[in-house]
Amino acid sequence: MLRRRTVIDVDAVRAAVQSAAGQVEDPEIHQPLAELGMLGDVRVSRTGHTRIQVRLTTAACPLKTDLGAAVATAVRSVPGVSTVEVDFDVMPPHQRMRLAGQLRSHTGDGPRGYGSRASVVAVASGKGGVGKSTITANLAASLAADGQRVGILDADVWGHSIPQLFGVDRPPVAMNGMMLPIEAHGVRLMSTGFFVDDEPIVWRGPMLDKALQQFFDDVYWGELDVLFVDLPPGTGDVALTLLGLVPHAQLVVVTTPQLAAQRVAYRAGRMAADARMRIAGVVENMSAAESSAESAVFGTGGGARLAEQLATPLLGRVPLDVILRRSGDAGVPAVIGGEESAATGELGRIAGAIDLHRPTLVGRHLPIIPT
Ligand SMILES: Nc1ncnc2c1ncn2[C@@H]1O[C@H](COP(=O)(O)OP(=O)(O)OP(=O)(O)O)[C@@H](O)[C@H]1O
Repeated sequence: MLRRRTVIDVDAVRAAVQSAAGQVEDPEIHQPLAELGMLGDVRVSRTGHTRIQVRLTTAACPLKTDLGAAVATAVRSVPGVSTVEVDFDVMPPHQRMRLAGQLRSHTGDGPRGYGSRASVVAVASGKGGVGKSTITANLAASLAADGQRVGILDADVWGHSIPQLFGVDRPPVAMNGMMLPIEAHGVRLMSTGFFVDDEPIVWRGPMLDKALQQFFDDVYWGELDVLFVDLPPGTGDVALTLLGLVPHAQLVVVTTPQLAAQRVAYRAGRMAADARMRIAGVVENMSAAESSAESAVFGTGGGARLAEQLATPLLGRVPLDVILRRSGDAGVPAVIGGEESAATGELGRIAGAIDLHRPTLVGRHLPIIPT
């Protein structure tokens, strides 16, 4: 007996495949492949076997496998397609240049490359080592897990720990001067740590200002809801540079309960407040557990005192907790690592307590800072 082979309308299926694959988003740029010019040839046989070509921005595209799987899934759902093959190719230089220009001009709808609606939350401390990066990483991961589009700009040039906290050890993709953040655990990351090895660099003020500006202008963040900026520890001059670049940025100040940490954190917070930067609140880290006086390794009360001095809310107190240290070493923020504790609960609560509305600039005198 002769088996009847289904013969399809090849042109109609090809058009449907192009449309389905074209809507798949590039996992790093977060825009549809069709708009990015990343789809090449589509061939459909009369039996529905489909070959589709995807043009990568770089041969070493780190997310090639994920992208291929997403395209194959989209194409397989088209009626008439029986089997799918995804071929990869690399964009020719002129197309890369065009795409870089397209991204540069389409940096969201905002004046800088992170979209028009994003809140910018800088995280500062006076002293180093109080857990500022750990807090930043966990607040960001918690908001991302809640469905927000979140980025972290790690401007802590001397102690850039964001790559380690998210388990990232590859450089970002760069296209004709435009860099793509690396996404890990749902958060888009850019760090000075991606560009330097373990050799120490002497960052001087103007270099730091320039680096900060580049991270805003030359990074394609895509539309974000929140961009955290992990500031270097210190008395706040980088916060002022940031305010010059992003007038609606607000500040979260991290301190331990210890008087010495609180005093330096006050200077950092005060400098920002004097420049009319909104202080969103204080986070006390490495606090004593409520029930145990012995766990008051760093004393008590620093966060509450600092919040009072800066006339800002105490957003929360994160206890000393080995889970935070362990998850930092493992490269997975504790709030999404699956182990629950008083510290992870408090971090999730603090993330929800930060007011992410952009502060109004009406009637404010803004600092003009040369960068
Ligand atoms: N609540 C906590 N409980 C236990 N360990 C913590 C806690 N918070 C931070 N740590 C640990 O303390 C160390 C310093 O933290 P982190 O790197 O986040 O500090 P930092 O203020 O960003 O430092 P620097 O500004 O110098 O880079 C890390 O080993 C981190 O895992």
